Amino acid sequence: MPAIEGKPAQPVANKDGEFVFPPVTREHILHCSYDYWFPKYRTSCIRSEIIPLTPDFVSYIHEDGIILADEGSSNSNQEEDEDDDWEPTNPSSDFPPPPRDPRDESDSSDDEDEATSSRLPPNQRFPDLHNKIETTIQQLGGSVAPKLNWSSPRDATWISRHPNTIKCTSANDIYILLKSSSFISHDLDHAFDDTVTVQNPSPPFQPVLVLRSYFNILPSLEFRCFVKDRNLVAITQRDPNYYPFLRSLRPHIISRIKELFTKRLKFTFPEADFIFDVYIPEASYDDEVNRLGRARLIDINPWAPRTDPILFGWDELLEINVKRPVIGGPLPTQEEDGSEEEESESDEEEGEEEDQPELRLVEKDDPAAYNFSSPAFSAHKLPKDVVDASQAGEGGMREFAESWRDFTRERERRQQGQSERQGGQQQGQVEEIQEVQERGAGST
Ligand SMILES: Nc1ncnc2c1ncn2[C@@H]1O[C@H](COP(=O)(O)OP(=O)(O)OP(=O)(O)O)[C@@H](O)[C@H]1O
Ligand SMILES: [Mg+2]
Repeated sequence: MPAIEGKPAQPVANKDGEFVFPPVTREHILHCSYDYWFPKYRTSCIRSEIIPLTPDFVSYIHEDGIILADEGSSNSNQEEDEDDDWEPTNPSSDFPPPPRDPRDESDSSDDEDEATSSRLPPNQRFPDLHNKIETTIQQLGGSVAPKLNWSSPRDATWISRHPNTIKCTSANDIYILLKSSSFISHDLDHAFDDTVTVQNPSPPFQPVLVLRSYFNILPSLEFRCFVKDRNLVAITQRDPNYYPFLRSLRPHIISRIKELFTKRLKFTFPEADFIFDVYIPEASYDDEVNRLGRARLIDINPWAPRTDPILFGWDELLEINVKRPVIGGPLPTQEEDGSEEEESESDEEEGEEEDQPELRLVEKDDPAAYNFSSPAFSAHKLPKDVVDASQAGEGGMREFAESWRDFTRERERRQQGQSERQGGQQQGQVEEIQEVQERGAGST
């Protein structure tokens, strides 16, 4: 159906003089799931693989204790050529129920099987999935940034053996992060809270693990972009630090994001209101004209209170009056068939007048700027396991304490070696930022 200009399809309700959110649908949330949109926009994204998760894996994430795979358990090298045909054992399953309440009446032999299974390490408990994860990490270059359908374990990076990053080089790295993250639990248990369902029957939810090839991202060049009535209305810096060099890059940032939005997303994403995140890598040093490279699509987030508007307020965003709203469904394109889309010229006439999105950057002495004395996600600093185990009686606590002690010893040993190696690497990144900064200052 062609897009039609006119009134917004879903005007924001105004209740007691206050702007309130339009109802968020289950379908909207599902359209923002990585496995829904990644195949459409693959060529604008970071190289990624999507692995459907089995109910057993989801139970493992939910359980107390951190039972890891045996060292060297992967037979990734021998099984590499079987990869293409890999299928999840239960691909059509909906989200499995949380662990059973022990007070429920149930078949005792089933309970025993389940208990035995939950004590097995991942390489024995779900060997196909475990091997698939190990081989995929290797295929993506040896290090990956994991996430589930919507969220990455950003709140658990403090526990990682790659300090303060979501970088993972083994399946065990991934298990530790996923099991320690409240954001991941939210994806599994609360993704559809406060939503309404339009379709009947309501579309199913398949939990997936997304592995993205890991690279050293410059947080200063990450942006969050707001789309309302198929118009790019606002852009905010994602990292809460002040970067002086961004000021001179303003026009380049806006033009790179508009390019991605207009060519790829504007008429093809099924929702008229949504939020997307981008990373704009630097252009090669010999490219004087294009100071920034093509914007890469990192994520698509729901137009819903759960998405952090960062330097904007939701009240501001809801109040923005779009002059040329586009209503109607997405244009049918090649992508809708699931086939890969090639870069194409914009449907929009060059030079056609349109509103400029507001780009908001952290300013010097901005109160919104990051306070280095308070660590991010401090409320999430204890892994869910610690809290759960402390409430699970003596047995749960003992099991947890044993694996926790082994894990922390190993982590300390590795971190020591890692931080010695990383000293040199971080210096390199600071120099890179300074170089961009100097080039920025030269152009003003
Ligand atoms: N491939 C990658 N390599 C390195 N770092 C990455 C990669 N992908 C993402 N990151 C980092 O991880 C952060 C979080 O990723 P992402 O936006 O996908 O998570 P999220 O949970 O959806 O975040 P939010 O809750 O803000 O929407 C990014 O801001 C980026 O800094
Ligand atoms: Mg996100």
